[in-house]
Amino acid sequence: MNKIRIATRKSPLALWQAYHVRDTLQGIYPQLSLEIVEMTTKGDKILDAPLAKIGGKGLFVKELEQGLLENSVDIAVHSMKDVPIEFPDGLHLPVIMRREDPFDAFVSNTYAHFSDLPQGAIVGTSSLRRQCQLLALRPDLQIRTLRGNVGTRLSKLDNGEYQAIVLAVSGLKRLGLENRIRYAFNADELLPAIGQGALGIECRADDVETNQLIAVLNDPETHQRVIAERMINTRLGGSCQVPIGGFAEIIGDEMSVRGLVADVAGQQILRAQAIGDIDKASLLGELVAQQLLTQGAKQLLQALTET
Ligand SMILES: NCc1[nH]cc(CCC(=O)O)c1CC(=O)O
Repeated sequence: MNKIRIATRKSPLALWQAYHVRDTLQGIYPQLSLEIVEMTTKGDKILDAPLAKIGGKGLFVKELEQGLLENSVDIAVHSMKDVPIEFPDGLHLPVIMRREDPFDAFVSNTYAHFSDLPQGAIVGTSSLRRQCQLLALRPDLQIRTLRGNVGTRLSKLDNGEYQAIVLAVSGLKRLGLENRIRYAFNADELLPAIGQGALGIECRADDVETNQLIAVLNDPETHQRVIAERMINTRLGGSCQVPIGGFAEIIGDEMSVRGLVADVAGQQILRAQAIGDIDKASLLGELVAQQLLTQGAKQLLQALTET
């Protein structure tokens, strides 16, 4: 049997995710040889600027994709939230694993719930999606930049730079930091990022053996949900970091897809929802995008890139 070289970023969360894929594959194929290859991406090097300013999310995957194209690695493990809509020629993403909790967590050493925050409290996040929705709930809050990996962000909170911060529940759980979660926002309060909580595996489209080996890791339900969510981004042209949220869930035998676009101040929030057959995931995503466009999503997003 062949060997699979697994490309990953070096952050503790990325490493956890890569080892999770390795251990799962090893459990299924005890004979398979698996190797973890750690790489540094541009997004890991530039830590002082908000992601939106330095070119968006592709920054965390480009070097891994380069490794795949050069045949120095065979698969790349990504947080779906960080994966751009377009793949380079020759690469594809056939596997999306079972989703962790997709929601955002309120993390604070003093306050149990965001409604307990005092007037004008300082909240750390560099995500425009989190920023605009937090401000819609609490216009008095002061949102301050917060970058770095999960551990760095928590130490900045502990140093007293912020009264609270917001992080993905999934990342905290994977790192064994669930005890830091004071409160998990629901989808009405803070619609998650497209793909949040789901891991994807990218590989060369023509690498038949690898494609066959990793296929068992795909979770069809999560895959359909993430396809629906990513279609919103595709139709809105949200390739770089913009205040867009998207969340698909299966309710009974139907799929519900919700989307959100806002201005960074959270003064104008557009929301849309579509419900229908589970096997119509991309169509539902398109319907949501369509409704958002009708409400003026393009103008909102354009105003943002001009400022
Ligand atoms: N922006 C970094 C990032 N990319 C993916 C996750 C969480 C893990 C996931 O979505 O699966 C995080 C950390 C966070 O947002 O708190």
